[in-house]
Amino acid sequence: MRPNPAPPQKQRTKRLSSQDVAALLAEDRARVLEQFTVSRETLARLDRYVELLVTWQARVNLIAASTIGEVWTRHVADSLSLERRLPPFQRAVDLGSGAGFPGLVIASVRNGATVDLIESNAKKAAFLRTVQRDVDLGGAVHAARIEDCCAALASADIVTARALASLDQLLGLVAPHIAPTTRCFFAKGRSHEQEINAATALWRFSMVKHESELEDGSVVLEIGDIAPR
Ligand SMILES: C[S@@+](CC[C@H](N)C(=O)[O-])C[C@H]1O[C@@H](n2cnc3c(N)ncnc32)[C@H](O)[C@@H]1O
Repeated sequence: MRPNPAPPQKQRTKRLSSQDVAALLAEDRARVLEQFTVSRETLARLDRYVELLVTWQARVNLIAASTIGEVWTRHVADSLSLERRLPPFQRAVDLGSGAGFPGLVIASVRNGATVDLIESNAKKAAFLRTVQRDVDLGGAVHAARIEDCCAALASADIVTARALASLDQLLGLVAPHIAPTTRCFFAKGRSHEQEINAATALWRFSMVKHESELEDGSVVLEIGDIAPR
């Protein structure tokens, strides 16, 4: 008889102390601030947001635990990069906001504008509401599925999404509800060309491709005039 194979070794992940996390985040923040100029007020809002994120992360899985020391370079920078592409607007809607990227970062920069966040996970939605209230950001949190938020989408000048769904799925979610003038800004990674090809088979749309200054192959797709084929 063959001996039983050895059980797989448990992966050892070193738990970071709060001091370790604070030190990593300070370096990470400095890296992002070398690349992006933000006002003192915006920075104060972002600092408080990240502080709340780290506190909540101890009990709610908001982001991948292993990336907690890289919140600024992984998430805030990506969101700032998308925010830079947005024209002036009154009301934006961020789909599948998760821990608030890019929605809460956009709201932190465009203070005074309304940025609604749609997030179906109740715990994440509670976190988003806490940050909105604490940092005094404009907008509402819809703890619901995007499919059930037609009114929010109908009144949006701008729709954003990151790491939510493929382009053809995103177009399917927004197209029935948005106004003809609404512009969508979707952050996409290296596979964006395949996603554009797949979406083009099903949808007609106008598109501006904004290359990322942060990562080769990543883009923000600015999309409008969406209609089914
Ligand atoms: C991969 S996370 C991305 C979060 C964030 N946008 C980011 O870039 O870090 C996708 C989020 O979308 C939410 N989500 C997925 N499908 C949704 C739907 N149909 N309606 C509302 N939220 C949804 C999930 O709960 C999850 O928090």
